[in-house]
Amino acid sequence: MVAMKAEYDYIICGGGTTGSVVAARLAEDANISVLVIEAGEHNEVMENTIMTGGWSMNFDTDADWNITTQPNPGANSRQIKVSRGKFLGGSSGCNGTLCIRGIKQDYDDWNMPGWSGEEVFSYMMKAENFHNKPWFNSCEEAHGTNGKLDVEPHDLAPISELILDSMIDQGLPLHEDMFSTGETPCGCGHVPRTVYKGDRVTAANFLLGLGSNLDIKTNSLVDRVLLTESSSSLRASAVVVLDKDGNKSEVKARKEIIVSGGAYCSPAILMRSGIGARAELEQHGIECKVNLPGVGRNLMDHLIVFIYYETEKSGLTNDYLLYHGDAFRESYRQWKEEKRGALSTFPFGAFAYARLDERMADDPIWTKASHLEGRDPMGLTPSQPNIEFFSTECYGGPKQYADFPTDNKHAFSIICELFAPRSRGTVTIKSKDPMDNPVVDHNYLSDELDLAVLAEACTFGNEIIMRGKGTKDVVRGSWPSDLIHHTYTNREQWKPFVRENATTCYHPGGTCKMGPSSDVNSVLDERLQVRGVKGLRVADTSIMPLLNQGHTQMPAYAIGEKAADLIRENTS
Ligand SMILES: Cc1cc2nc3c(=O)[nH]c(=O)nc-3n(C[C@H](O)[C@H](O)[C@H](O)COP(=O)(O)OP(=O)(O)OC[C@H]3O[C@@H](n4cnc5c(N)ncnc54)[C@H](O)[C@@H]3O)c2cc1C
Repeated sequence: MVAMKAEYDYIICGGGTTGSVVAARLAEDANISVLVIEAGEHNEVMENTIMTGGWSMNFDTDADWNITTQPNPGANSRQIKVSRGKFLGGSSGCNGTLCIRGIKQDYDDWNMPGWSGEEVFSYMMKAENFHNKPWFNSCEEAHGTNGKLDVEPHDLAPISELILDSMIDQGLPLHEDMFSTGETPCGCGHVPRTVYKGDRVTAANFLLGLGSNLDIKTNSLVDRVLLTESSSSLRASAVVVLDKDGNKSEVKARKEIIVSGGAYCSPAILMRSGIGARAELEQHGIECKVNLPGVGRNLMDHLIVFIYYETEKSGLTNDYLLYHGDAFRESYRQWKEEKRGALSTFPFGAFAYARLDERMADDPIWTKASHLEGRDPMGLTPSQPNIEFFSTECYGGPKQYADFPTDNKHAFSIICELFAPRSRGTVTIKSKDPMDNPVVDHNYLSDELDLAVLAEACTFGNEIIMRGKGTKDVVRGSWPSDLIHHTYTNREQWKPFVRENATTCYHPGGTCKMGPSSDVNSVLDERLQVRGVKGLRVADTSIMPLLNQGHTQMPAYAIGEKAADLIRENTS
């Protein structure tokens, strides 16, 4: 256990994906002292954060924040478990390892100086150390090779090769490395992974091999940031920390405090510190130091729908390596002793982006919706995809999917993901007690366009599998086999399925968004500085004014790299 010193130059609150990058980059200068405070364990003692296939075994344990949403009226009032990694490396240690950066236009749309698509992509490349494989036709200039994040392509299971064939056959042409280039809104391809030599790569790897100027304090919860008044301005001066045994202490920051608790916990830390909507803070007996109504607002996420199928053909999916007989034990041995096998990778296979302009043209919800010039009703330009498809190479997903194909059966899925959701939710606090989890109200599917577009995505996805030339002859029917969704052919049939089954893609963002000073709901300026406070920034996916049309770990790494540069600029 690291003993904290009384004072550091920089204190990072949360040692997750972005926080680890910020800390590591700052600590490269041996003259600067840095403290990382992480609520969870050190990841080196947690096998399921390193064995990629062990991802979901972290859930419902102390390694998970165990947050469940408020009831979502748009999703049949279901409460959805929205897991987050609670250990060093944060959600990078339990995520799907997919590097899907989004489209450059997504970041241009943030409209914040210094955060254009070109600039954010250059920071993703800075983080990356890409290791190619002979079969993959990568776009070399899209990849970085000097960063700390080892990334490699994923070898497909046979079912994924067939799904790629079906995607191409159904009008989504192959652009092998399109998820790294950020320029193709329609097509299919391969997705590089944060996996290397059989192990998951996490943000905690950034913290390895640094000097004694970096202290990492795990099992310690950031209660709040102390703000002191000096010459009529507020400055973030110290952090109140609660250790595992319930002892509180204060640690001072000479230069800056960076809040990196993720999209659910960062707004909660700000609120406990007296930064947020005045009425809301006062309701919890917290003195409002800075009235920033945007803290905890603008909560977004990508919703996904798993559509499972059964195939009778053995050897196409990886179920036989996991669920049949004693197979799991052998796969575990292979990973443990040889760093290979089904548990050494994440079982997602083929990927595609699509636009839905033509498919939605018959829906008045789409055609009558207001939209800006050059944008569709979801706010996207023609250069951005409306949806993503990806496939699982075996049965599996979040823990609610428990119909495992034991008994020599085989299942796979196509997953449909909604981009640019219009529904917005909130993060609030239950009390000022840091032991209380934030209250997360995603308000999923509250907008009828979100439901319609996601239902159309399912219609299209099912066509890919049922009509596409690679898969049409290998599907036995829906999985579990008493279901009939493989027969659905239109949006109206899919809508009830979406309401009942849509779930999180684990991409929350936007709850401490950057924005211009004219936007009363912006929490941060473009340098990630909290409005109205000196020496305090937020750096994680909560800063995103809009989600990307992609997955959120690569922006989280980019935000870390850029935050470190911004902080260093202030001190140089
Ligand atoms: C199951 C799952 C699958 C995903 N799959 C993918 C994928 O395949 N590809 C992709 O691109 N993205 C994926 N994501 C999303 C991606 O991993 C996240 O967007 C990204 O890791 C978020 O980074 P962050 O720094 O914002 O937050 P986190 O990485 O969650 O870091 C926050 C850190 O702060 C700590 N913390 C919070 N509050 C406190 C406090 N009060 N005191 C001390 N510490 C605190 C937390 O314990 C955590 O370590 C997935 C996420 C999950 C959970």
